[in-house]
Amino acid sequence: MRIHIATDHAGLELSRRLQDHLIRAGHEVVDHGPTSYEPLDDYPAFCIAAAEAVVRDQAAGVDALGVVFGGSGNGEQIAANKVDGIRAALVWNESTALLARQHNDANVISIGARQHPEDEAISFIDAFIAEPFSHDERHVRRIGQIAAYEESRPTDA
Ligand SMILES: O=C(CO)[C@H](O)[C@H](O)COP(=O)(O)O
Repeated sequence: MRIHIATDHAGLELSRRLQDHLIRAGHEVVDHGPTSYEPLDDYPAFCIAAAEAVVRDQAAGVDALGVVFGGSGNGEQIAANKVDGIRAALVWNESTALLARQHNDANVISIGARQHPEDEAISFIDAFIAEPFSHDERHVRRIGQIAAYEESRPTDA
């Protein structure tokens, strides 16, 4: 699978370790930054770039997911969810990782890198990537309602 990754200074160490881990597991990793440690860098542009790439890939039929993380994962989730077509879930244990895929068909996982030991954060990401969407009718219906809202919004002219 192709995995788009983005973080900020708070997640850079985890990002490096995660990228090695995912590549060793056979995934194709696309790093949307940052590439070096800058304590005053800002997560939105990195996370939005990753989220846009996930939408682009999925629209083209490419098997792709996104992983964004920072200190808490909150802002990274918010930024990713501004991109139409993104369903980014803030994950904080194995259950929320699995439910994000089973119930929400989340295409981006957000994690607080300062909230978990690295091994734990990586285990949540592994669980998220491996878990399929259930395709249960009620979940399809609810996701469809979110998409319908997105599509009903007036576009900026
Ligand atoms: O998690 C984040 C946003 O939700 C950021 O990583 C966090 O706010 C960065 O904090 P600081 O600039 O104090 O290192």
